[in-house]
Amino acid sequence: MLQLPSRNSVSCIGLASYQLFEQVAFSFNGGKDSTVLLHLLRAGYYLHKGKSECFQGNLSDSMLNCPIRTIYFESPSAFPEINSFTYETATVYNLQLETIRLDFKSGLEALLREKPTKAIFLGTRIGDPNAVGQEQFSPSSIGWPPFMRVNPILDWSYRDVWAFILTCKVKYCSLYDQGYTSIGSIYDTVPNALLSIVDSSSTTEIFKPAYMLSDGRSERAGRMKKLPLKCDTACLNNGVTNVSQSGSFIASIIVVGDEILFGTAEDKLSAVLCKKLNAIGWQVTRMTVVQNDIDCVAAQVEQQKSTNYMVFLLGGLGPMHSDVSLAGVAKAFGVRLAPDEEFEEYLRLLIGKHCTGDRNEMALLPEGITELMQHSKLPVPLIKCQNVIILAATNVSELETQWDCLLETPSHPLMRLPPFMSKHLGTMLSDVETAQTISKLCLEFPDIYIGCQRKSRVGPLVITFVGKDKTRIELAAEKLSNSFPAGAFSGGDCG
Ligand SMILES: Cc1cc2nc3c(=O)[nH]c(=O)nc-3n(C[C@H](O)[C@H](O)[C@H](O)COP(=O)(O)O)c2cc1C
Ligand SMILES: Nc1ncnc2c1ncn2[C@@H]1O[C@H](COP(=O)(O)OP(=O)(O)OP(=O)(O)O)[C@@H](O)[C@H]1O
Ligand SMILES: [Mg+2]
Repeated sequence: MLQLPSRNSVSCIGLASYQLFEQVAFSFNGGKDSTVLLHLLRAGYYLHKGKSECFQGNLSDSMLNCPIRTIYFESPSAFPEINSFTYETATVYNLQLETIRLDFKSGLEALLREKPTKAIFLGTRIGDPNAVGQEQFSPSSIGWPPFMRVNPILDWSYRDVWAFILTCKVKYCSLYDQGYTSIGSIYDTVPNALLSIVDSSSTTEIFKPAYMLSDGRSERAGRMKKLPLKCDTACLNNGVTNVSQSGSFIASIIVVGDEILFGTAEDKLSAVLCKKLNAIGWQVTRMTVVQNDIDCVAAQVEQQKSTNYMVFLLGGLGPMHSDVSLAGVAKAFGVRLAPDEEFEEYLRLLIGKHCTGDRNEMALLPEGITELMQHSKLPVPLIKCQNVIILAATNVSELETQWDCLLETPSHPLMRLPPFMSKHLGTMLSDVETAQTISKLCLEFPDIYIGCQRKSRVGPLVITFVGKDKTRIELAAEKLSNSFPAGAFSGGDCG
């Protein structure tokens, strides 16, 4: 008898569906995972409703039917085989199919406007990129219409899926017999090369069926990666998105921490990081503090990674990197978190038998985009995911060590440029007296940042000059001093 991977799959279905049958929907796309889910839903429906109908004599019908609301997002780039399998299956099992021809988010918004929908069943499994951070019951993400995502087969493996399909002898989409192991669109999916049969006599390439794939970790090998980053080395010099007008590389800092947002902890690290970046000539364009939440991190990383040359992520890492930051980065890049053997080895050496949790779980890193940057002074390597660097520092001294190591690693991802320098002048003149002259100075020195700041209402006004050319900074400061009576300004050297 077939062993279901988890009793949870069944209870998950029971819990979510049959009390609220009208307000739940099943998201079906003809893929293997949603095919498994369809038959679990049918079984659940039969157990809860069918039995009473059986007594009325219509056993065969009740066993076939599953009149659950079913949503299918049909796209022009779907494989014709997927489309036809979806429609045929809906007819065979009497599914109440609602075809939506919009993107997922807009489609769901329209759906929820039209019909109250509290929960949607999905065939998401833990290795899927979009499963990052999800549980069997996961509310939809922030920014999405509100419903509960129900993932009964979240913990099923690739092997479990095929064992179920083959043992129960249920029909599946024909593409899986042609070597496809996971199906996206016609533009980004090909048969899995690991199933290719070498046959010199044949001119066309032949593939074994999907269930022959021995290592489920390669399930998505036929799926091409999402579009590459806008911000990679190819656009290093385009000067539009990731290099500032003054020719500096631009970076942004994302701090993850509920404590900072509640005001119970202070963020000291990003100020230090700004100074470090300025000292190697980089300009920081934005510092953002986000909640300790995978979707919040993902949204911010997604936004920042394409408009900055480098993004630094601070905080949000639990003991040994197992927290939301890495999951957020994985989600932002549309990849899954996968065990990393090299990282696992570092953790093993570091914590050895003191580890109480699952070390493998701690060694989950964003798949295919992660570079480990090792340095002899670091107990575990720094993690870089394309142009996102995750700094695991918890205090200033750790940050300083990590920064020094980062600059010394062989792949040195941070190019050193002429540093930024600054000069400060103090005056007891009022803002009104100085404003016009400073505005004119800003126009005359577009390469120098000139800003004013007061520590208190009655204290001196401090004018700051920041730039990369010492002579220009001194000239701007001198011009300001010379515009007022001698002795009106006092200040230190440029440094
Ligand atoms: C019914 C349904 C609900 C979804 N809810 C969310 C959501 O709450 N948050 C989210 O980021 N994506 C959501 N998505 C999008 C999926 O995470 C994912 O992008 C989609 O299934 C495409 O996966 P693929 O890129 O592997 O083909 C939803 C998709 C569907 C069909
Ligand atoms: N176009 C779609 N319409 C309706 N539901 C969808 C659609 N795309 C994805 N889903 C939902 O998301 C789940 C996960 O998608 P995913 O592509 O990982 O699995 P699958 O399509 O069932 O199988 P495979 O991994 O072989 O492609 C699906 O099982 C389904 O519930
Ligand atoms: Mg699919």
